[in-house]
Amino acid sequence: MTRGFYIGRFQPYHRGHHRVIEQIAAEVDELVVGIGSADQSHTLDNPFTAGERMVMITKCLADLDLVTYVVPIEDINRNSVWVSHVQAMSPTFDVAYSNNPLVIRLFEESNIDVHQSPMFEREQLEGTTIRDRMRQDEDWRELLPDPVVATIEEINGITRIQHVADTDKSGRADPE
Ligand SMILES: Nc1ncnc2c1ncn2[C@@H]1O[C@H](COP(=O)(O)OP(=O)(O)OP(=O)(O)O)[C@@H](O)[C@H]1O
Ligand SMILES: NC(=O)c1ccc[n+]([C@@H]2O[C@H](COP(=O)(O)O)[C@@H](O)[C@H]2O)c1
Repeated sequence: MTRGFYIGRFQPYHRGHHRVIEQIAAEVDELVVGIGSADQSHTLDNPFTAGERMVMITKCLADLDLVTYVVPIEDINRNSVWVSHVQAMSPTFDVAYSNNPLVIRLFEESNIDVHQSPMFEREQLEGTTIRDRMRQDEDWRELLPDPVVATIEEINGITRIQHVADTDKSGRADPE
């Protein structure tokens, strides 16, 4: 039995992430999806809460033939002990999946095998680009799996992003 661990911020979970997980599903029996920066929300870079991201991801994974666990992982202020922190929060795993250079380094220094994945349609399947489109009222739905679109609509996510964008810029809440 092989269990993998895929970490990301998933702000939001998009079609690129889903293609990565579909590929991972061919390599492992079980997968832990770590929701990184779980303590962050309501900012331009991290608009969605850990709970909202759990809903998005859990609904997208429901149709896959794969046992999955979605685990929120808060940031901590010491990179040197981050892998231990992850291990304390997650079911044990045999291989980690990430393209993030710091994450790869930290896992490899702890002797954990890391696999990288190809980037799919990166010119548009990128969280930063998708959040920019949401902020500017441009098309974003086609870049996300349907359950993610539904979750964002349920929580009025676009209004939130546009509001925090104003707040982030001015450094204070919009007085209106
Ligand atoms: N289009 C994609 N194809 C394959 N892997 C991706 C794609 N987008 C992101 N990833 C990978 O998924 C993991 C989690 O990514 P993350 O949640 O940071 O998304 P992101 O699209 O890079 O968002 P942001 O722009 O907010 O950093 C990272 O290892 C990242 O390299
Ligand atoms: N010291 C820490 O808390 C630490 C170190 C490395 C990665 N992380 C987190 O792991 C996640 C990595 O995901 P991304 O590849 O999406 O950036 C992020 O949420 C990042 O904050 C945290």
